[in-house]
Amino acid sequence: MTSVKQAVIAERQLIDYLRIYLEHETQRLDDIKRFFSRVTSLHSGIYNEQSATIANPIVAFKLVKRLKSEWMNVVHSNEAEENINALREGYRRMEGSLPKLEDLQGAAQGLMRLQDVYDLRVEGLVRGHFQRITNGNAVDIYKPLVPDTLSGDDCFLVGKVAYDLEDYYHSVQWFEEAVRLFRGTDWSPENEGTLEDALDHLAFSHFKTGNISYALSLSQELLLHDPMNSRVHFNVEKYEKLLDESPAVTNQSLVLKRPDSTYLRTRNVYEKLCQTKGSQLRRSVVASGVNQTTAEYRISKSAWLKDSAYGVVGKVDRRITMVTGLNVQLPYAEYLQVVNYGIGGHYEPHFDHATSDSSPLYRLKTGNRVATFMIYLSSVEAGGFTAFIYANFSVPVVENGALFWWNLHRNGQGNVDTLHAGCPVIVGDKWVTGMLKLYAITLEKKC
Ligand SMILES: O=C(O)CCC(=O)C(=O)O
Ligand SMILES: [Fe+2]
Repeated sequence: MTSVKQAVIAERQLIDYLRIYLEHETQRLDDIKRFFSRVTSLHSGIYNEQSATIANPIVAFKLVKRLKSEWMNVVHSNEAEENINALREGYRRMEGSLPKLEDLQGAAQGLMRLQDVYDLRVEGLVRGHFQRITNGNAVDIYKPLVPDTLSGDDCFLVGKVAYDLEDYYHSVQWFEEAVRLFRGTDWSPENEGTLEDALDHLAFSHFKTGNISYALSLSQELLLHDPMNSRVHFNVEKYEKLLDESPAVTNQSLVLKRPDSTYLRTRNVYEKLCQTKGSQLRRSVVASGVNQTTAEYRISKSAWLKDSAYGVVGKVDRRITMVTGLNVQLPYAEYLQVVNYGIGGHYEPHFDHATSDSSPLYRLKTGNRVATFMIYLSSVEAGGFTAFIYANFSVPVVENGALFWWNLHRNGQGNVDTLHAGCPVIVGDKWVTGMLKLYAITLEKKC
């Protein structure tokens, strides 16, 4: 969300550049229009009359001057180029603070994650509604005060992110909407895709999921728009041949399955728990061997807060000690971590403690994580619950609320009931701190 706020500021600056560009371009075109009207009126006026008029040396001089000099100045003017270059230069200066491709892909995947975890309908999302079908009725799980809708091109882009990941389950649904919306709208200069692109990608996604007859009819529709496209002609022939060989694959009602997830076993409970109510940071990393890497199962940004850096951190530490009776200073506990979740930001089911002897955690020689203390620094409008999968309950994100749990049994064994997750945030800015993981040496010391 911090990056989203920065993006809003960046876009305001771009709006200023575009305003200046439009003013200059309007001025330029107005000047050209004046020249155009002047010359046009001459031709419907004096040149239409007797040749005597042309014989007037002033008229003749002006005609020659226009053709030798004025037209050349208009046609070869650099002004359009100077205007667009100024706009591009402004954009280039901003580029460092604009979202990257990774952010765009992440935001699209965030939407798809919300779609999956909260079982939202793409048609609803397109209209700006966060709806789920329950017993045949569309139920709002969140109702924005000011709904924002998605265009055909927006859907095309989400579909394209899924498509590039070979996730045809999602690409089919999003391209379907893109095609429907593109059919009713004109092309705009800001668009990434066209109706033809969407038909092409949708057809191929259906082909990949085995729905050959639908892939064929979409490709045939595409040929009506782009009759010379030899690749599509080739595909049509291929699909027809496939259908001739085995007509059984004509089935239009194939049920698409969601792509496998690492946490399939616990996914249903996780999603059910997330759905219960429905109401200088860096991308968070997870331990992976020796290195810290980013991972799809943890989407947030985080930073470590050192006691020495901020007095308030010391106060929070002291309060946690007062509540839990545990020493939370280094080396007994790790630094406070502050985490911010963005669009669809989440942390899939996991244990805070190490579950294998080879865990990178043990390299720190501090022992396993005994307990976790977590404080919500903000409330969110919808989603973002902390869900305890096996213990079968979830906790809403309420500002200043805190959670404390023991990760290990008294004998040092991990407690499986602590399997937990941060559900995707539907709407809001989720800030959490704490994640204060107390190490086993805390207890050893106490003993
Ligand atoms: O954000 C949440 O609700 C859970 C975060 C968490 O489990 C963690 O950071 O270990
Ligand atoms: Fe956790």
